[in-house]
Amino acid sequence: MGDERDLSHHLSISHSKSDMCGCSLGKYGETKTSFDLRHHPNQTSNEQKKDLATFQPSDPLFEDSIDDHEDYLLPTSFGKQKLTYPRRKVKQNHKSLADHLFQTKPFSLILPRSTESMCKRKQVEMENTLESPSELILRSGMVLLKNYLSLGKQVEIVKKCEELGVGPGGFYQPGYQDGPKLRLQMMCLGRNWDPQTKYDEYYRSDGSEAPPIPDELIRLVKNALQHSQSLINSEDELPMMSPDVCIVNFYATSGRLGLHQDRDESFDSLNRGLPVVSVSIGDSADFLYDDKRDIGNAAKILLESGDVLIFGGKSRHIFHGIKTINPNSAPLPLLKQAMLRPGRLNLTFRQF
Ligand SMILES: O=C(O)CCC(=O)C(=O)O
Ligand SMILES: [Fe+2]
Repeated sequence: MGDERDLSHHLSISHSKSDMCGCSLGKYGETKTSFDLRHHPNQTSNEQKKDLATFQPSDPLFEDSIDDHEDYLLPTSFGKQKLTYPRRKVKQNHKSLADHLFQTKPFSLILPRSTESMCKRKQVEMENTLESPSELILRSGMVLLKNYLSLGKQVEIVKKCEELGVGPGGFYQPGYQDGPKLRLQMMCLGRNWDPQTKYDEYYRSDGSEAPPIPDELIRLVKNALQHSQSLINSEDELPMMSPDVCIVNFYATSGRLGLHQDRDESFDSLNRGLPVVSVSIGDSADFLYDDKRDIGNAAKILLESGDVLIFGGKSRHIFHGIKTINPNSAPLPLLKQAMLRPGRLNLTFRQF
């Protein structure tokens, strides 16, 4: 990529050509940090040094991390709120920031009625209706169930995620304290996971616990797994699992997620290749995957609303990530019935 982007409004990152993510050690990858401080027109070099001192090493999840949509910047306002703003900014604007935080509403998946017009689409987009289900075996242990979820089921899931997402333990923008944030909103069900604390912290920094995974979602995951096992005619290639963690991500149309492995689950779970089951709703996304963390060679598939992707067995350790969210690609009936805001909802289920 070789481009420069502003990070947390202070720091510019340079990505080398060979390593698009330009980062990190840590759990998710093997490559070295290559963040560069570049001249920023509004900063003196002393200020730059100060920022570097408070900067946390990133990981590939933060690929191109940039907070370019202010409305998604603030965490939800439940319990004791821990400020995650760059220190300098908090000191300078203490009062106005505090005022702003108290006024902040939790992140909502649903468009407010006043913005309903944002859903209006051109006639041609009326063709974005749901298609019939089909299946693709992508490689050993990796299955894509196209259009697996009915429209009704998708609407139900959006509503359930909205209900949980605006409550305690709901959506927030994860990242490092005083450091970069992921380009998405996240909440965990069943058990907390966070890019900084992994599965170690039972309670989130705002004191909340992960809400339980709804039973109907657990059933859905097991059914999708059984369906996939019968398709490949093997329970060894794709073992069954019982989800006790669900990470719910919402990507605005500018959202993305760097190539990474899901490898914070227990040794036993990873060792047995217990699958990750991933559900996509809303705008479609270009999903990359590869055995190595090699953005140039990664395979690309389109994940559309209603698709279920499963990767377990020999594919459990694939590097994967979201390259782009395709704006205005969500099925119109879904938008009308669920009033989902522009972007993509993704749920990944795992057994810890
Ligand atoms: O959004 C997706 O499809 C992938 C999400 C993901 O990889 C994760 O949450 O670990
Ligand atoms: Fe992942």
